[in-house]
Order: sequence, then structure tokens, then C-alpha cells
Amino acid sequence: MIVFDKVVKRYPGDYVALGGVSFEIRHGELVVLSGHSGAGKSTLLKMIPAIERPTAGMVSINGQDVSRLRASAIPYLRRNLGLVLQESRLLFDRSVFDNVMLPLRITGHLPRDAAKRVDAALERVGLAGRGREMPPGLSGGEQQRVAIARAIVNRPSILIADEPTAHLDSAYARDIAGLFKSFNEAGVTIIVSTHDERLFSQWRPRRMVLGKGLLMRDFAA
Ligand SMILES: Nc1ncnc2c1ncn2[C@@H]1O[C@H](COP(=O)(O)OP(=O)(O)OP(=O)(O)O)[C@@H](O)[C@H]1O
Repeated sequence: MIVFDKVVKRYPGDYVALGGVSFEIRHGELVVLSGHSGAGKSTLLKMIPAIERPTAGMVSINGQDVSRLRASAIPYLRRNLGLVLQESRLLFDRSVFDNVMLPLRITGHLPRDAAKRVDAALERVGLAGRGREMPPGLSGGEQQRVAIARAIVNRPSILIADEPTAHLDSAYARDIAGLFKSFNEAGVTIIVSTHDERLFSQWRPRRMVLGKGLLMRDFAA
């Protein structure tokens, strides 16, 4: 369970990006977060992996307060989270395989079955056998699939994606939305922000709408 309790985020210059946001997300939910540009979506998502910390209030995951986590504990937190953030770009000078392998290297020791995990993640996103290719040779949609493979290679129980379909044409965007749905069906909790809620509406997700740093609407699934 993810809990936000009266979370406030003030950036330097006193800009209030989140003005006191509270909600709970249960295990296995599919949550679509929308809101105008600057509403605070990225800020909210970044609080879950402790990339941003609340100015006030608390964020917890499965009972652990992540808003005040020691720096040394953060890698353990992130090991259980899959992240597809706007800044999580691919390394263009490394193969698709190496890009997806990256989180496995970061966690310290390579699992014995690391290569198998990478292959399984690539297969999961429809890129089986493409590991040797280089990212610049892939379409935008395929690059996004690599980023998603990289996010799921650790088999996280929670997957967070910040506008994963931005810059993709509608057919690719629908494919990517379908991928998230398939992960959700496999039991993964999904929190995805989008400018286009319609991409997910057929699955009747929980819809949360942010406006000016406040939770304006929260439609249960
Ligand atoms: N590191 C930062 N320092 C100062 N202000 C910031 C920082 N990050 C975000 N902001 C400001 O906080 C507000 C919320 O930003 P945020 O990126 O969370 O919104 P968003 O809803 O994700 O927007 P978009 O849809 O454009 O990505 C914006 O006005 C932004 O300029």
C-alpha cells in the first residue's frame, strides 16, 4: 500500500508544487494520474522513489516511511520499484541489452540469471531478440519499450511511469498503454501519468486528477 498523508512540496523560491495531498493506493491498483502541465504530477510520482522529499507530510510504502529514509536505504527502496521517468533516457552508446541490464548492475551484484532476466524483460515488451541493437536505430515507441523493459527487469511490485506515451504517435501510445495494462493484470501496481486519459479508459482505471498541486478528483476504479 502506498500512502500520501497531507504531502506538501515547496520548491526553492517558495513555489508550492503540492499543496497537501492525501490518498492511499492498494496493491494491484491501476492508477492514471492526469492534470494540466505544472499541476504537480511529476513531483508527486518522484516522491514514491524518494527522488523528491516532502516539505511536510508523509509518504509511506508498505508501512515504511520513505519521506525520511536515510540515503543509504534508498537503493533498497528503489530495487522494488520500476521507474519510467521523463529523465530516464536510454544510454545511446550502449546496446539495448546493456541498457536493460543496468538496474541489475546498480543493485551491487549481478544475479546469476541476469542475462535471462534481461531477455525475459525484452520479450515481455515485444522486443525479443533485439538486444544487440543500438537505441538510435529504434523508433520512439521501441525506445520507450526498452525503457519499460529496464524498469521491470528487477520484477518490481510497483511500476511508476511519468507520461510514458508523450511524443509517441497514437498507435504506439496505445501499444504502450496496453503493456501497462498487461503488467497490471500480472499483479503489478501501476501509477501512470498522462495527458491523454482516454488511452487507459477502456480498462476503467482509478483516475486521479491534480490541479495546481491539489487532488481535485479521485475516481475509484
Ligand atoms: N526542481 C524544481 N525546482 C523548482 N520548481 C520546480 C522543480 N520541479 C518542478 N518545479 C515546479 O513545480 C511545478 C510542478 O511541476 P511538475 O513537473 O511536478 O508538474 P507536472 O504536472 O508533472 O507538469 P508536466 O505535465 O508539464 O510535466 C511546476 O510549476 C514546476 O515548474
